[in-house]
Order: sequence, then C-alpha cells, then structure tokens
Amino acid sequence: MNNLTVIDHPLIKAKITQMRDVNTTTKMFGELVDEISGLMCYEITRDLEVEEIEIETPITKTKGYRIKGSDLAIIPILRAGLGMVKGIHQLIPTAKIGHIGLYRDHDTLQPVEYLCKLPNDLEHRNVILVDPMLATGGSAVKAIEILKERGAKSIRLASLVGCPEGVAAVHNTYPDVPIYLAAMDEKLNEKGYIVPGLGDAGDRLFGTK
Ligand SMILES: O=P(O)(O)OC[C@H]1O[C@H](OP(=O)(O)OP(=O)(O)O)[C@H](O)[C@@H]1O
Ligand SMILES: O=c1cc[nH]c(=O)[nH]1
Ligand SMILES: [Mg+2]
Repeated sequence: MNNLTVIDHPLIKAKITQMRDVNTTTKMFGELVDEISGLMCYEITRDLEVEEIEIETPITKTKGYRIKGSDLAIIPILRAGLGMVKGIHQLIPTAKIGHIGLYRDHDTLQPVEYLCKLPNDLEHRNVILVDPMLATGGSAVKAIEILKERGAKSIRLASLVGCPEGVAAVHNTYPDVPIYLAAMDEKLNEKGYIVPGLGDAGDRLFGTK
C-alpha cells in the first residue's frame, strides 16, 4: 500500500507480542510502548534531510551532519499517545511536544476533542503524530485535520497497531500523510476494537478501566 510502512524487525515483533499478552502488567506495558516507539523512530525519521557542518574532533577538523533545521514536533493524541513520546523525544531532544486530547465516544466511535496545545510554528516543523492504536482511523483523521488547520505541512503518523480500516480512513482523507505501524492487524470487531489487537491501550498504559 502506498505511503504505509509496516516496520518488519524481530525486536519489534517480539515486543508487540509481549504487549498483546493479557498478562502483561501496566509497568511492563509502558516500558514496551516506550521501547517500540524508540525503535520505530529510526524508520520514521529515515527520510529527514541533513545538512553538512564542520566540526573539530580532538584530532582534526572534519565535516559532519545535523538534521536540517532540526525542526520537529512530536504530537501525541491523548491519552494513549503520551506513552510514545519519551522513546522518540530522547532520540530527538530538540523536538517540541504538542498535545491533542481526543477520546472516542463509546457508542458512536466518533472522536471528541477536549484539549489542544500545539507549538505555534507548526508550518516550519516536521510533525510526528503518535497514537498507539489506529482503529477506525477517526481519531487520527481528526488530529490531522487539527494539525493542518494550524498550518502543519509535513505530517507523519506513527501507531503501534493498525488495521486495514484505519489505514484506509487516513489514506482516503489525507493521502499525503505517511503511516508507520509496528503491526498491521486483521480487522475491527463490532465494538471498534482491533482484532487481535491489545485491548484499550490507554487503559492498559494508565491502569484504568
Ligand atoms: O481509530 P479510532 O477508532 O479513532 O480509535 C483509536 C483511538 O482510540 C484510543 O483512544 P481512546 O478513545 O480510548 O482514548 P484514551 O487514549 O484516552 O484511552 C486510541 O488511543 C486512539 O486514540
Ligand atoms: O483496539 C483498540 C481500538 C481503539 N482504541 C484502543 O485503545 N484499542
Ligand atoms: Mg482508551
């Protein structure tokens, strides 16, 4: 599928399996989200532009590289997206962090917005939108709409577990937004949960029901 990268790596496969396990504790679940996000960051940022700089080692002057502009923003969709921030931010510490609060209404499955705090220079930043679950795609589509309204021009979406319905929803509305997944699952069930999935990511991350 165009603009979709399902990251194929043994570490990610094994860690996602641990996350899915119903017996995985809240502590372990959070650590796994953190670790997988860091591993995914390697692939998500592969196409960032670099520029040459001159530096001095203890031995000699030499040419090196830095991320061009180093203008990134990591934007989690609350709550569950919060779990993905640290793993990425520690690799890109210059990135600004914004927040979009959305919850999915249990009956309609439509996203409801309750918070939005974004860097005010989004148009100059490469935005990494993070949310562990891409289910119907409603939350991701809404978040991308908010980001575009605020001027974002370069947006990539990183989710841990996705499904064909969610990928299609994002691609149909925003074909310019690349999607990165750690796993592509089979389908949604009648309640809008991903199958086999891992349950409610926010509840598992924060120990709520
Ligand atoms: O693709 P969708 O069908 O929109 O579903 C995915 C959304 O559902 C979950 O959030 P939830 O509404 O459970 O909020 P939470 O993170 O606060 O638990 C998840 O973290 C996504 O944001
Ligand atoms: O399977 C799902 C679907 C939406 N949100 C979740 O947290 N899990
Ligand atoms: Mg939830």
